Amino acid sequence: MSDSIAVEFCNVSKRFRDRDVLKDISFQIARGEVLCILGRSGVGKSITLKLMIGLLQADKGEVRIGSEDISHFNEDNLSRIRRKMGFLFQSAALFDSFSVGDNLALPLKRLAKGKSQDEVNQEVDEALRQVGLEQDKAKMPAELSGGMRKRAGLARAMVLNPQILLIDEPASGLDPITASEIDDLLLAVKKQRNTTMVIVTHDIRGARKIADKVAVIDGGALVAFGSFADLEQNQNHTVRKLLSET
Ligand SMILES: Nc1ncnc2c1ncn2[C@@H]1O[C@H](COP(=O)(O)OP(=O)(O)OP(=O)(O)O)[C@@H](O)[C@H]1O
Repeated sequence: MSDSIAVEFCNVSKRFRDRDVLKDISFQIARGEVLCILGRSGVGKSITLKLMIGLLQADKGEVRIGSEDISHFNEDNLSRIRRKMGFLFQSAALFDSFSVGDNLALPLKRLAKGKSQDEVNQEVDEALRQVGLEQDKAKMPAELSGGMRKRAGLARAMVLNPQILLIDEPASGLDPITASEIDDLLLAVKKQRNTTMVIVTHDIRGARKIADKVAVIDGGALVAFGSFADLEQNQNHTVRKLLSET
């Protein structure tokens, strides 16, 4: 196993009741790469993210984060590994009764216990500045637009400076211009922090902009994995259809 691998699936299968959602999936992403996972609704994209953070366990195969196979980790080990990771799921999951600033301060106070209040404030300000919400620290989540909620969610996912960021549908519920701004933000994070990202998306335009690698899942299988240039050579029907959308 090379030190440069951030995430690796080795022959991973996941079954629900009588349905094989994922069958024998293998791929790897290097540190600092952005992987976009594409595919129709219900093919197992979110399941793939959940396997990466141990919210679900693989029935077969290995899910490796760095050099560690997390597929049979206990909760203590999962908590340790999750500290390397940030998540932004579809709802942006902010606590509605806390201000934007307090939403960001929470993980810092809980997981980076040695920090003084000043340090926490500085890091919250820096994360908000990075997503362009420096003026909105005192606002409550209900006062934010959909795009602002995504950005606040992203700031919260990044505040602990994770090595790996997992994002489920960054563009969902956003107009094309705001979605494109979120993509620019993700690109900036990638450049500034060299963060590895795994992004589930239906937005192929956004994926073209930010992905180093693309995975296409269909019928439980990984029907394509590689750069967009690699995808252009792929004759799979679903891949052709996806590419024709742009
Ligand atoms: N906890 C669960 N128990 C049983 N079946 C599940 C569970 N979680 C997901 N599934 C099933 O697994 C399949 C894949 O779900 P998943 O959420 O990964 O789809 P997806 O590709 O992310 O879809 P979408 O693009 O619509 O979000 C679906 O058929 C779903 O019903």
